[in-house]
Amino acid sequence: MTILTQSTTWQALAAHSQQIPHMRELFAGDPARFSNMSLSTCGLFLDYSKNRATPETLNLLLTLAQEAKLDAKIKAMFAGDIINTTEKRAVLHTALRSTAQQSIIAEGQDIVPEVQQTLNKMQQFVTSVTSGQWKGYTGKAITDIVSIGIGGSFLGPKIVSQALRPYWITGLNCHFVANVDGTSISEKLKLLDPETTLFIMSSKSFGTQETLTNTLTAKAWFLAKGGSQSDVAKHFVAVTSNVAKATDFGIDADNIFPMWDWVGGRYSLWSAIGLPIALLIGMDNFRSLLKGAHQMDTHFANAPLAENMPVIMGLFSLWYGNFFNAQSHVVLTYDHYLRGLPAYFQQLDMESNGKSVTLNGTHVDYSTGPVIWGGEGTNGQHAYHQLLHQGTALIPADFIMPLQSHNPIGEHHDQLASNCFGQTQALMQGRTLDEALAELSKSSLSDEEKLLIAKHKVMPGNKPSNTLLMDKLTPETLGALIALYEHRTFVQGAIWDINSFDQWGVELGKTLGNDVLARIGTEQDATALDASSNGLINLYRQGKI
Ligand SMILES: O=P(O)(O)OC[C@H]1O[C@](O)(CO)[C@@H](O)[C@@H]1O
Repeated sequence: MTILTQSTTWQALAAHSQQIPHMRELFAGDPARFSNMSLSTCGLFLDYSKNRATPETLNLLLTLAQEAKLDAKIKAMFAGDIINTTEKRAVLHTALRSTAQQSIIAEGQDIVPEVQQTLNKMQQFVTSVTSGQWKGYTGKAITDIVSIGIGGSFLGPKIVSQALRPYWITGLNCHFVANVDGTSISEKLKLLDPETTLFIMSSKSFGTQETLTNTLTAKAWFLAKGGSQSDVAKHFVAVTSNVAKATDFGIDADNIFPMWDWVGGRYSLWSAIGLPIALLIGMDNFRSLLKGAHQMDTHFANAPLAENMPVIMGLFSLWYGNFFNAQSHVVLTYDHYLRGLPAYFQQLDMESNGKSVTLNGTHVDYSTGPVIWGGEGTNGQHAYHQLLHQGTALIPADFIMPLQSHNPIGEHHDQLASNCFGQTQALMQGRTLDEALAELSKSSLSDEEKLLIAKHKVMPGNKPSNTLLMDKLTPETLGALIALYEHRTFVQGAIWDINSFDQWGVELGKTLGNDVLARIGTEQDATALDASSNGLINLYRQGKI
C-alpha cells in the first residue's frame, strides 16, 4: 500500500463514503445547504451543494489535502521550483498572465521581462496584420489566418477563439489545421488565396510530425500558387521554444515568437501560442483573458483551502474517483460558444493526470485521472443524459452556464437555464418507485403493468454535480474559468503525488508510428513486427482489403 492509502484520513474517507445519506435527505435536513456550499470568486459562482458531502466529508478531504502538503506544493509551483521533476522543469504557465510589475524567477532568471517583451511583439504583430500594414507578396492585406498546430498548440487557440466569437473585432478569418490527414489541410486550402493568407506554425518542440508535415504542405501550396521562396517570410510565422529548428526550417528569425520550457503545451494558450486568438479578438481582449486567469491564480495561491474554488472542485473529483469508483467526469457547457471546452479539458486533465506512478516511481494503488468527456447542453440531454440518470456508472458532472446570453432571443435563454438547473436537480433528486407509481396512477395500465413500468422509471438520483455560473461569457470570465480547471487538475495531481506536467506516455506510439512509416514506404512486405501490425501494414500497402 502507498503512503496515501495507508493514511488514517484515507481510511476514514473510505469508511465515511459508506455512510453518506442520499442528497435528498441532506437538502431536506439543511435549508442553508446551498448558501453553505457555494463559492464566488473571479466572476465565477460555484454551487457545490449537489455533492455527496456533509461538513465532515469536506473536513476529511481538506485534511487529506493538508497531509499531502497541498499548500506548500501550490507555493512551490508559483515560486518556480522544479516540480516537473522528470523533465527537470519549472511549471510557470501562471507567469504568462502575471503583471509587468511582478518578478518571477525561473532557473535563476526573472522571466517576467521576456514574457512582457513577447506580449509586446504580439501586440505589434497583431496591430500590423489587423491594420493591413502587413502585406502579402502581392501587396495585399491579410484576410485569412491558418493556425497549424496540434494538441496544446491547437486546442487552446481553437476553442478559446470559438468561445470568444462575440469578441471577434478584427475582421480576419481563422482556420485551424491539426490532423495529419491530408483532408484537413486540403479542405482549408481550397477556401484560401495565397496572396492574402498568413500561416502560423505553432509547435513548442518544433518536432511534431503532424505540424511539420502540414506546414510543408502549406509552403508547397504557397509556392505552387505563385509565391516565391523570398516571399515566404510575408506569409509564414512560427511560435516555438525551439528557435534554432524554426530558423533551419526556413522561418524568418523576426517571425518567430518564443515559448519556454517552463510552459507545458496543454497550458500554453496564454503564450504566443494564443496568437490566433489575439488576431481575432485584438490584444486588449487577449490581455483581459490573461487578467481573468491571473485573478484565479491569485485566488488559488492565497485563498484558504476551504474557500479555494479549484481546491473544492479538485477534492470532489478525487472523492468520486477514489471512493466511489467513478471512472469518468462529464463537463456540460450550457452555452453554444463553450461547446469545445470539454475537448480542451480532455487534454488538460487526461494528459496531466493519466499517470500510474508517483513522483518517486512507486506504482499507485488508487485511481488517478478520470476520463473527461462532455458536450453542449441541451444537446447532451437528447443523447447521453439517459445514462447519466439511469446508467450503472457514477459520472460526476460539471454544468457551466453564463446567466446572460450574447444572443438574447425570446425565451431561448430562460429555456436553456431551466434545462441546466432541471438536469442537476433530476440527477440529485431522482425519482422513487412510489413517485413513479403515483405518476402512473391515472393511467389505464393494469397494476401489474404500472409496477413494471414504474420500475423502469425509477431514477436513483444522488448523482453529484457542480454548477458553475458567470454573469456573461467574456474574455475575463473565460480566462478565470480555464485557469480554475488548470488548478483543479493540479490539486488532484498533488494529492495523488504524481507528475501532472510530463507526458512520457505519448512517445512510444509516435516512435512505433515512425517505424511503421519507414516500413510502409519500402518494397518489402512487413514481416518483422507482430502478426497484426504486419498484416495491417501490408493491407495498407495493397491499398485495399
Ligand atoms: O507543440 P508541440 O511541441 O508541437 O506539441 C503538440 C502536443 O503534442 C504533445 O506533446 C503530445 O504528443 C502535447 O503535449 C502537445 O501539446
